[in-house]
Amino acid sequence: MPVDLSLYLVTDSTPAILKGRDLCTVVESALQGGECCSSLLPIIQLTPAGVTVVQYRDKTNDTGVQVETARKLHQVTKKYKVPLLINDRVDVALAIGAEGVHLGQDDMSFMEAKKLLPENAIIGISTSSVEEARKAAADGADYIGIGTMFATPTKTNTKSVIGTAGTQVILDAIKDSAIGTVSIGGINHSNVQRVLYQSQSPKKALDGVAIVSAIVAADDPKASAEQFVNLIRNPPRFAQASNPPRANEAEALLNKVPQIIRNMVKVHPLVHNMINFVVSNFVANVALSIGASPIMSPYGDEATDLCKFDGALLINMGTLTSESVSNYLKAIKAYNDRGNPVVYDPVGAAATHIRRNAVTQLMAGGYFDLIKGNEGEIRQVWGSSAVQQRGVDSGPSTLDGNQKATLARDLARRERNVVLLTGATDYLSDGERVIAVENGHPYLGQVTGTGCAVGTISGCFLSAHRSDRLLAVLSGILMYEIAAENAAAKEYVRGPGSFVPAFVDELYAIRTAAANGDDSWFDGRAKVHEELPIAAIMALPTRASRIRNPALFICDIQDKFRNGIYEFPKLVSTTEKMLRAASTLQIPVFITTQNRAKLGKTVPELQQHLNGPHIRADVDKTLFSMITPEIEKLLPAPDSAPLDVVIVGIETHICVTQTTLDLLERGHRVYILVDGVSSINPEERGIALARLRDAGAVVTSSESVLFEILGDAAHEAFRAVSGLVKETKETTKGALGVFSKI
Ligand SMILES: Nc1ncnc2c1ncn2[C@@H]1O[C@H](COP(=O)(O)OP(=O)(O)OP(=O)(O)O)[C@@H](O)[C@H]1O
Ligand SMILES: Cc1ncsc1CCO
Repeated sequence: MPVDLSLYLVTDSTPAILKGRDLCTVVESALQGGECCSSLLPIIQLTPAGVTVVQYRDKTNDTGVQVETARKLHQVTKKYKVPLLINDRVDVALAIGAEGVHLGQDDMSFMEAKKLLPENAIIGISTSSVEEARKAAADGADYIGIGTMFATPTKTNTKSVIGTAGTQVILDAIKDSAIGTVSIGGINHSNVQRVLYQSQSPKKALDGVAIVSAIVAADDPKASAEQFVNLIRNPPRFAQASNPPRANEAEALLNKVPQIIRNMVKVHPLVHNMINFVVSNFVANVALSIGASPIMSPYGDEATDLCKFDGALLINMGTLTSESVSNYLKAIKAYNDRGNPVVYDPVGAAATHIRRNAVTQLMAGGYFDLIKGNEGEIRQVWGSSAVQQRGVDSGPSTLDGNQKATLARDLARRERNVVLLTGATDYLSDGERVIAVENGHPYLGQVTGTGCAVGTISGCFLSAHRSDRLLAVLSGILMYEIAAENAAAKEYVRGPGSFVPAFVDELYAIRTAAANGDDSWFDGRAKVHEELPIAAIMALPTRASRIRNPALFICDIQDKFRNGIYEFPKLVSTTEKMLRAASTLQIPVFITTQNRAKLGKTVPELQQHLNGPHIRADVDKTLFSMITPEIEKLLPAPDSAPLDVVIVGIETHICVTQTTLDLLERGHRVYILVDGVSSINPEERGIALARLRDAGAVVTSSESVLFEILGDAAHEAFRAVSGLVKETKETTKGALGVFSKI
């Protein structure tokens, strides 16, 4: 039964929340909220008219009281034509004729509940992982509750906290299903718009938000519900449509840069810096020299006044203290509410436990228009727990240019903002476009605060130019890095020490030229190109992993082979496990079929796993090798990092062999899974595997490869992948039982 999930109220009967009030009165008040606003136009595909569904959740009272309370609540909800769902208790729902139930993972199963309840009853399921969400969708649940969104004082089990990033991954995984979705956990008036905005995956958005204490504990539940209705009907003030990529984007952007710089100088923006004490003076001088107006203020409460000047806020956590995070959060809220830009520079993000925690709190606590940092910092923000920074420097790089570009793009896409990953080459992305900037000078890496100043400068440009954030930041870095090149070229500059004053002078010189309408300083100077990432960044290698650039190749697992191939079902089960892991880890997958018209599609058991952004190719072929011209085009260029191809499929001695040899010839590494390859004659397998091992391929097992990709139990996907290994241990055993006897 379709249900409007827009504003989903979950009740709480604990005395501290109800504060002596009757639950039915509180719920009725909340149901009245929003009646006044029904003429507003929906903006985020939500059309609430007050609370749209009520869930009665009562973990303490006994059955008699629950039945009685639910019956009374039902009288109220019926008056407002809003469905009442009962948490956990199918028996209570049946007793009072409620419209449906909401079930947790440990409650009665969906199938059991379906059997007991009337046919049109609404059934919702709590989920916190892709697996649970997919299962609920496949079972036919009406909606899923996705959570926990944010940690709350009452729910401190941080393991289940998935944030907007985790919610987005779940939404993406079920994008082809019509199942309803509602986010739950710590949602209140100040974060509801951001939850809806940042959780959105390209093809599926949340249908609503579940609210508990922000309505039930509110002094005026009606006013609270009304405020929610208004908020969920409108996008947050910082929302911005991203610009679709165009051909020759870098060139088109460069043409606009001088004008953006002239305008920034004219606007003379205020930049509010919450910045470390090491670089404070240098950064203030850099801001002044480009024509902006800096103010250094670490005191969060001051932001309520400062944000009214419509400048930008910079959060630079270089010298974090016990009070910093709460001050930052107050300031971020003030700027977010006003829609003024906020830049986050997570200095030293991966250096200590305290900084890693600060990243988590800040990312959950507000919206950043720009996240800027070096490789180590951006990796930490992405969530790779295996990063270790020594101090504030980036540490040794583990990513090549393409991977950095991909990281910047995927983080920007996930957060729906702009990301700048700095280094000798800077990578700037808004989630669609990725621009690489090669200007600058090595002296910049030898002076402390040059990265911090990029944050401040970016804030100035974001404040002055609001319609295209990527262009604004690009203009800032080009002004900055060309000034650095000019300074380093002065004959009196002999090293980082004499470089600093010359650099401030050169920034000032460009600012003066721009103020006079003179753009000649820019002619032919920008070293900028568009970078096209190919990989998906969830598969970022950990330091401990030798498989740095994994890809999964699935060779010709088609229906017509089902009866001929030795132990075909076992090869399919290994492949299914690898496909599920590839989805969790977002490892790129390449699939082929041999003469599909004659031999059929990839087998139905695998079809449900063949969707998602990580599926890079599904190609029909006549060649025996999978390296067809179409697939060849998608492989990394010869001078980029080679792939670690994990291959499964049939037949070992023909298509698998020829694919492996082609890949080895092109410099890639190949891992052949013994439990994932087969032939018609089992004896062919051993001969082929021995030959391929001689040729340089690694012959190994699915489980071994999965743990090698993880490399470290601290990998963010460790729990998910080890859970999968555990779940499939019987089929793995079965496959190894037949396939390891080569
Ligand atoms: N070798 C280099 N060649 C050219 N430009 C560089 C080089 N190293 C750094 N830069 C530039 O210096 C600026 C700062 O980048 P960097 O990655 O050093 O920041 P950071 O590590 O955050 O610095 P800090 O913490 O000292 O402020 C960027 O604009 C970057 O392009
Ligand atoms: C050296 C240093 N330590 C904390 S912040 C900082 C400046 C570079 O970001």
